Amino acid sequence: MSVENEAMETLVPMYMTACTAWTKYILLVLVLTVCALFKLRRGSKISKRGEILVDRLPGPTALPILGNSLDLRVENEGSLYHERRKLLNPGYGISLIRKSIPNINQHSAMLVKTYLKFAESGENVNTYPIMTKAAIRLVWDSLFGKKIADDAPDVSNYINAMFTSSYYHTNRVFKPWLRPDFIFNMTAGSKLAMDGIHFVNDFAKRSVDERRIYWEKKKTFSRRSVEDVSKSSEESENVKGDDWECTLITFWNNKRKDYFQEKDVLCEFSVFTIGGYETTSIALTNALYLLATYPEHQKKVVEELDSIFGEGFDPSTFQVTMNQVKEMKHLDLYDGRVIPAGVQLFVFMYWIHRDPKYFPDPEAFIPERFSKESDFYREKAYSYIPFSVLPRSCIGQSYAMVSLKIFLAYLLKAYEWTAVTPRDQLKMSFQYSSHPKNSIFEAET
Ligand code: HEM
Repeated sequence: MSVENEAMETLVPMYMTACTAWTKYILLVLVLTVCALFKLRRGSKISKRGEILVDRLPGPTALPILGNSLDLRVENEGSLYHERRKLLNPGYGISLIRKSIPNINQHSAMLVKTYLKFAESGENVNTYPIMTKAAIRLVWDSLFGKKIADDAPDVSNYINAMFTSSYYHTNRVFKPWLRPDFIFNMTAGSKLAMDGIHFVNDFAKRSVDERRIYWEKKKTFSRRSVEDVSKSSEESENVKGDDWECTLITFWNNKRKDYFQEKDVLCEFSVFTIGGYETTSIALTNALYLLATYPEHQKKVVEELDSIFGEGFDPSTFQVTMNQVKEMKHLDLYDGRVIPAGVQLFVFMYWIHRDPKYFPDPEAFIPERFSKESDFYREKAYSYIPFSVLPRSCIGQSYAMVSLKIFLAYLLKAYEWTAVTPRDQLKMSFQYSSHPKNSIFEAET
């Protein structure tokens, strides 16, 4: 006899003695429905092995039937999302990276130039705002062919709009009384957040229209199918110029209008922009901050860079190739985790990455624990998931790693970095991502 049936047999007689015939009937139906739903929920989506794996995963207790749905209200976008992701995936592998290398080099060189005035004057510098601008310009340029000057108002307006809306939305998580929409909508923060979202949406519309007009003039995108683009990306490393605006070509491809309608194109423009720049600039700032705080590690990385590129740094000739990126072992990260199908999880990365069970002395900067030779890498690698895992994980993961390594190679070859803010005074702002607030540095030539 199954556990559910046993439960039913003991429950039903207990309640029946006190009830009228009519309520007995309702109760019986209710109990049977609950049991059937409980069995259905456990049985239909997840295998027995899956259930065991789920139970081992850390996280809030799931209620029978409701699971964690009261904690999270996640909309199921269904197969449309998967179909779109399938179409986009081929454009975000090694082909995009190879074609983006000159772009990433160019943006890294511009970043080095931005820091020169601080290095020459000895003035301290708060790096995060600078990294944010560099990262957003790289994403627009590489993924959408949109070149935009560092001091163009759109750059800082976009970053401010995102910062403001992310700030006020995340604020609701910490202030439960703001969670009901009718209360939040009455606050000044709600208006500022909406203004930010409108700016981001208007910007997507302007940018996509601008590229559409450009492509319509060239008349090339309409002749190429998604399959052609993916094939040519895999076969050739030499697809030059705007031909490799994979994301937008995929969006606009005539055969795929069913998957990418106007609103979807605009939405993906924003998802790629936000997913690409915030994360990259935060990772870049934090990596540089840790290297600047621990000079012995900075020295190790610079020694490795010297062994790859030779000593010294000449900005007019310095260029990083894909093979050289692979040689930069000290600047590598690792990720990965297996979760059974059919499960909805809220992954709180900040705490997972600070769990002493997996990261002894979690606040200590020990980059060696991520090396392939370490015990951590062999035994506990699934506790480190900065790019998330499974189909909904970061599509730009490889691209991000390459761009981070090239940015850092330039910055570390060009300057010696010293952190001015001590670690115990470092502040973070928890928003969609956790932003560094006061990572102040000194850069020396
Ligand atoms: C260090 C840099 C980066 C980190 C740590 C990072 C991390 C992540 C994570 C954790 C997710 C999953 C979010 C979720 O659970 O829904 C994600 C999704 C995503 N990322 Fe990244 N990301 C980085 C860089 C990039 C870059 C450079 C791009 C653009 C090429 C990008 C594009 C995206 C997109 C489009 C998604 C949504 C994927 C989907 O829902 O199918 N990311 N990223």
